[in-house]
Amino acid sequence: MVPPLAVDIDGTLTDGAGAIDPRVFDVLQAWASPVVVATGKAFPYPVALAHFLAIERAVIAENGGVSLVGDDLVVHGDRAGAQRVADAYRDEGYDLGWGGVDLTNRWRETEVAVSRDRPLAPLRRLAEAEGLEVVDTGYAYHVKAPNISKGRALRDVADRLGYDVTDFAAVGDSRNDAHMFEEVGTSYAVSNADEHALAAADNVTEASYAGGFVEAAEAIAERAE
Ligand SMILES: O=C(O)COP(=O)(O)O
Ligand SMILES: [Mg+2]
Repeated sequence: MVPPLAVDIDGTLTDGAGAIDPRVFDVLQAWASPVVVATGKAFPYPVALAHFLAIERAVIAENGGVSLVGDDLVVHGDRAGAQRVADAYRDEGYDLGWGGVDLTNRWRETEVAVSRDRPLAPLRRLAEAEGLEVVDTGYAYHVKAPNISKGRALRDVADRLGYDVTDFAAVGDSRNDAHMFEEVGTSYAVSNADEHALAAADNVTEASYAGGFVEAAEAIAERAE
């Protein structure tokens, strides 16, 4: 039996332009054990992905801030501190960089994300003053509590699914996946991964982006035979 799988979205199921690569659909739908979609994106994104793949709902959103297994929703924190940081950042004359309709933060419950083309130094200073950290995923700067991570949430989700976290295999591409890689039994960084994910992963694929995910999934399935 294949192990349960935790998979990142951006940079792992997508191509270099950010589109979901259709090759991943068959792999995720055919996976014979639970699949946990674990992302830095706000909660509706992985829920929608699971919905339109018609796979069981097991998701981690907001870098571990929110998780859902079936009908069991857990919010592992709140947004108040990150919102104060965002407000202070705006007061200093910066905007979050998402344009007029901020869909990046609209449904975000436990953190605030800032566009990577915005100044990082004042954001870090304001976050530190709130006891928060700024995590650069390569897709956004996330202002979040340091004790929240995809790894910690996966421990919780694994338990709710009736597994130990070490039963899982995980595939990802960036520093927000590194804690998850440390928790699971087997981890794969896709070849486009950042230095943090590469250093934390047990294995690195030859292919990049979704091609790397497909390669990792095949390797995980082969090892389970
Ligand atoms: O939201 C981000 O910044 C990155 O999202 P990801 O965790 O799915 O790669
Ligand atoms: Mg990613």
